[in-house]
This record gives sequence, C-alpha cells and structure tokens, in this order.
Amino acid sequence: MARVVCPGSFDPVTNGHLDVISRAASLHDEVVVAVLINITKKSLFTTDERVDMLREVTKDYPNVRVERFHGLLVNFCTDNGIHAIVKGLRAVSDFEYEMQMAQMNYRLAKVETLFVTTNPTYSFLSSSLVKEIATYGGDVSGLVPEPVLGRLKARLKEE
Ligand SMILES: O=C(O)c1ccc2[nH]nc(Br)c2c1
Ligand SMILES: O=C(O)c1ccc2[nH]nc(Br)c2c1
Repeated sequence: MARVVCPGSFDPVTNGHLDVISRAASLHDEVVVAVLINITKKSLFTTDERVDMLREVTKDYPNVRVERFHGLLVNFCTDNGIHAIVKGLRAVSDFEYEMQMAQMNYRLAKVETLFVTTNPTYSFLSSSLVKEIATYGGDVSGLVPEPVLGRLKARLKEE
C-alpha cells in the first residue's frame, strides 16, 4: 500500500495545490493531505476551515484524505506509515529550498520526497498571492476552487 503525504498550509487551497494532489492521487494508492497547524504564523483561515475546504474540494478523489499535523513532518510520516512526500515544483526557484528540506527529511527518517512539476497554468500561483490580490478586490476566480472563492470573499469582508 503506497501511501504518500502532500503537506502544506493550504491557506487557502488553490487550483495549483489541487493539480498536485490529483496527480499524486493518480500515482499512489493513498494520498494524505496534511494541513500544518502553525501557531506562530497568522493564517487567514483556521486549521478547521482549511481542512474543511480541502475535504470539500477533494471529495471526488476516493484515495485522498485530509488530516492535520504539527511539529516535524517526518514524525507525522513515521506515525502514519508514510514513506514519501509529494511536493509541487512551480519553477526552478522552488527547487533549492525543496532540495534542502528533502535531504533533511531523508536524513532524519529515510522519508523520500517526490516532485510533481505543476501545470504551467498555475506556476505563478501561491496562497499568499491569491489572498493579496483578493484583498485589493482583484479577480481570483479560476485560480481557486469555486467553494474556496466564496469563503475567501466572505472572510475578507470580515477583515
Ligand atoms: O500550502 C502550502 O503551503 C504548500 C507549500 C508548498 C507546496 N508544494 N506542493 C504543495 Br501541494 C504545496 C503546498
Ligand atoms: O501556495 C503556496 O505557497 C505554494 C508554494 C510552493 C508550491 N510548490 N508547488 C505548489 Br502547487 C506550491 C504552492
């Protein structure tokens, strides 16, 4: 049973994230999308909201489940029988940091990291850019799943 993890903040999940998750799901028996609980970093959505949105937008993928974790990713992996991490690469600029993390995670727990090159349509995308554009009234439709677009607009109205 090849189980892999797609970790992230997903604050909120974007179509770029979903592209990586769906491609990982087509390659492995099970994909665990792991939402990082980060108490130090202020996020726009709570952990529960981020988990809920991910569950909603991945409900048509039977081999994808969404969990949350805090602390070291490799501890989450070893606790859950996960031997590989799947990350998206949007551009060469992602590679240096991801390479460092991948080598550390292998050293710590022999957990491998596999990379998926993101669909060029979304290679400019990040959660933070989507939030920034939406904050100033920019149109981010088509960049996040429909259910996320509604929640993003509603949340930003509250800010
Ligand atoms: O949501 C994030 O913070 C985040 C970061 C980096 C990422 N690489 N691949 C994916 Br899916 C991904 C998600
Ligand atoms: O949303 C982000 O911050 C983020 C970062 C890094 C990423 N690599 N691949 C993907 Br999809 C991705 C998304």
